[in-house]
Order: sequence, then C-alpha cells, then structure tokens
Amino acid sequence: MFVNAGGEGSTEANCTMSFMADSFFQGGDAFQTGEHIVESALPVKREHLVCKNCAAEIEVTSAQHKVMQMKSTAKYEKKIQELSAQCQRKSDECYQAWMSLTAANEQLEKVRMELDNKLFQTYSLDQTVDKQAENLRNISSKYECDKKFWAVAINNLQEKIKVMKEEHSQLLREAHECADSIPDLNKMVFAVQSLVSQCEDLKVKYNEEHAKRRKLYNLVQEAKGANYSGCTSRNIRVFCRCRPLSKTEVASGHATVVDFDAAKDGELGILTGGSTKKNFKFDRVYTPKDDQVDVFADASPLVISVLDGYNVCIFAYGQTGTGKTFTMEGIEQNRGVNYRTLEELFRVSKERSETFSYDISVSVLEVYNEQIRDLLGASPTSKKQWRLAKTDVQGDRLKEAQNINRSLSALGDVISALATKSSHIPYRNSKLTHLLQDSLGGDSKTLMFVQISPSEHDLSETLSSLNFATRARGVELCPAKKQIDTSELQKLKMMLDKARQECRTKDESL
Ligand SMILES: Nc1ncnc2c1ncn2[C@@H]1O[C@H](COP(=O)(O)OP(=O)(O)OP(=O)(O)O)[C@@H](O)[C@H]1O
Repeated sequence: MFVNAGGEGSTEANCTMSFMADSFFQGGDAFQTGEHIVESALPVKREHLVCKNCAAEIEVTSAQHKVMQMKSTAKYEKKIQELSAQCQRKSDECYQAWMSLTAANEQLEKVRMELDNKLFQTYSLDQTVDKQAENLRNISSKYECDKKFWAVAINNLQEKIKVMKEEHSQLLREAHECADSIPDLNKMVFAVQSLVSQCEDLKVKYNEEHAKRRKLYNLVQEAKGANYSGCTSRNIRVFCRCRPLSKTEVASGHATVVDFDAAKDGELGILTGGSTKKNFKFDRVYTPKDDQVDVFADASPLVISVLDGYNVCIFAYGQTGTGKTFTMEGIEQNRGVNYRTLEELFRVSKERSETFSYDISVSVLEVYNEQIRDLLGASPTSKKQWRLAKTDVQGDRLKEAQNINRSLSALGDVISALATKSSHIPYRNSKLTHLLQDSLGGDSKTLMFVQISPSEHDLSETLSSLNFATRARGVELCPAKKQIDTSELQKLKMMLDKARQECRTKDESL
C-alpha cells in the first residue's frame, strides 16, 4: 500500500512500505526516497490510515505513524513558518500599500475639494456673466428704444424748424410789406404814446372826480342825518327798535307802553302812567311790525361809507331780552345787520372791482367783564370754559352787572366828551370804548340801535335806555343854530348829480 501524498505513486503489494518523497511536501526531508520502514517481528500495535486519493485503507504501526506524524508536523511547522514570514511580508506590503493608498486618497480628496471650489466659482462666474449679459441686453434694447424715440423727435423738430423757418421768412416778407405800406411808422408810434399819456391824465382826473363825488355823497349822507336831528356835524345816529310783546307777556296780560303814532317821523312816546307820555326823537323808529329788511335798508348807506374809507361802528344797546341779538345777528331764516352788511360790502366791492381793489377781513370779539375775547380764534373747549367761568364764579352776576354799567357809563362819557368837543376823550376807561376808539368820533360814523321792550313791566329800563340813547344821539353836539336849510341840501344834491354826470362822461371817454 502506498500513501500518495501528491503526484504519482508506485504500487507495491507487500508489507514493505516505500515512501516516496513528494515535491508536494516541501521541507519533507524526513521522508527520504527509498527509505524503508521495516516491521519488527514483535507484535506491534497497528493503525489504519485512509488514503486520501483512493480511499484505500493502509495499515501502519504506531511507531511508523508517530514518525510520519512528527515528520509531517515538522514539515508543516516549517511550512507554517515560511507562510507566516510570507504572510508578514505580504501584511507589510499591504500596510505600505494601504498607507500609500490613504495618502493618495487624501490627495485625491484635496484635489476633489479644489475641483468643487473651482466648480462653484465657475458657477458663480457663469451667473454673473448671465446677469451682465441680461443687463447688456436690457441696456441695448433701451438704447434702441431711445434711439428710435430721439430719431422721431429729431425728425419732428426738423419739421418744426422747417415750418418755423418758412413762417419766419413769411413774417419777414410781411414785415417788409408792412414797412413799405406804412410810410411814417414813427408818427403812428408817437400818436399812440400821446394817446396813452392822455389816457393816464384822464385816469388821474377820473380818480379826482371820484374822490370829489365821494365827498359830496358823504355830505349828502350827513345832510340826511341832519334832516332827522336838525344838525349837520353829528356823527352818531340812533335808531330805536321795539320788539313785539313775547308770548309769555301776552299770556300774562302785559300792556304796551309804547306809542308809535309818529314813528314814521322818528318819534315815539312812552306812556309813563295815567295820561302822561314822554316823547323821544331818534333818526329812525321801528315798530314791532318792521322787519329786518326795513332796518337794513336804513343802515346800508353806512356800508358805502366803509368802502369810501370811513371808520364805521354799528352797535345795539338795550335791556336784556329786547332784541339786540335779533337786530345784529338775526336768525337763520331772517338774517340781521351783521350778515346783511357783509353781503352788501362784498356786493359793492365787486361792483367797484374794476376801479378799486379792497382787502376785507373780519374779526368777532366779545367784551365780557372787561375782558376781550376773539370769538373766531377761540377753540370750542376754551369757549366752554369761558362760559363756565361766566356762571360758576361766586358773585359773578354782581360783577357782570358792574362791568356792564362801567362799559355803558364809559361809553356815555366818551359820547359826552365827543359831543362837547373835549380835548380829552376817555376811550381808555373801559375795554368797550377802547376797542371802539377808531370807530367813535373823528372821521368815523356810528350807528346805535337802542332796543326797547313794549311791556309795562320794563318801563323803567325802557326809559333809562331811551334817555341814554337821546344823550348819545348828541343833542349837545348839534345845537339848533347849526341847522341846515333845504336850499343848501338842494345845492349839495345838484353838486352830487353834476359830479356823477361828469364821472359817467369820463367813464365813457375812457
Ligand atoms: N323785532 C323782533 N321781532 C320778533 N322777535 C324779536 C324781535 N326782537 C327780539 N325778538 C325776540 O325776542 C327774544 C329776545 O331777543 P334777543 O335774544 O335778541 O335779545 P337780547 O337783547 O340780545 O338779549 P340779551 O341781552 O339777553 O342777550 C328772542 O326770542 C328774539 O327772537
């Protein structure tokens, strides 16, 4: 039996075993070719081995088997050593290779990152380039549009210039023709200049005539005032107005104490008790039946005086509840003097707008307890506080009455001083007279409405008001001697008509 440990084996069918060294067993020098293992004659323990090639069972002794195993083990150990050394070498090589591979990978990674950066930069640059290209395209298309627009504009302008040049030449031709057709242009210019200066003269004369007319008109107005009072120089006119009996007064059966029989002549009588009657005379007397239109018809000439440059003052005086507000302010459906005066001012100033220009401003003031308040400039809150101040303070009624009396007595003093032509007029004694300084006396005109109640219950107040009004009307100012006769009035009227006629002629010639 043979153990074929590798290549070809020989076949022997005896008990002698011949082990051929096999090149397969490297380092297997324990098995020399031709080496024989002889069995001893002693009975030995035998073991069976199985051929790996042919699966034949081989019988060997234990010693043989041991030798075989030892040799084989040595051989394998040597082989293992060689393989371990080889393995170590390969491991080292692997390690070296791995190290260089890692380095290469790192290098590669770096290169890859650089490449990414470059790519990113390239991408950004691409985008910038795209944007720039887009901008360029926009600019270029705008430029194209502008170019077209300006080309059209230039064409139009060229056309216009052409037309203008033609017109210019046409005008030049016409100018030459005109110059040829007017032999003496200088003479015409001179004539026009002299006409202009004549016109200027006429304007000056017109203004002079207008001023004269204004003076004459004023004289007539004063003369009219004199008609009622018999005086020429009076500048305070007094209109008396009596309100109707109120519903309460009628219901309470109050009797009327005012007699209006001679009201048309500016006279009224007050029944003071029994058959006694006290008479008063004013420039006008209005009965309860006279309305706002009647009242303003008489007041409106003063408006003309304002526009002629006079200071004018219109005020209402009288006991509480007698109609001062009604006369001055009126009610919404039936406006009083204030509104109608402003309306008239604007109407006349518009009528005169070609000759004169007027600046009109309005202020509304309240004089209360010797304090002046601008009603147009006041805010609603302060107005409310003002009203509270009027009513809340203790003893305010007394103070109010004292102040009203002070104002009225100061007004009376001013009027007296004016009437007596005193060198000192006490305007500063009250806020009211101070405020009215420019409108009382001097070249100013004053109209006072004295308001009265018809009721017998107000008799004493009515008499007091009428007495004050009579004083104010300036009895002392116009002594009876200074009466104007009708012939003088007639003369003034004729002068006024003449001036008017002259003005009209001048107007027409202008
Ligand atoms: N001529 C008139 N015709 C009809 N009603 C009148 C006339 N005058 C005054 N009244 C009425 O009499 C009342 C009192 O008038 P008004 O308020 O004008 O008086 P006043 O003098 O201003 O009062 P106060 O001094 O208290 O302010 C009002 O209701 C008003 O409408």
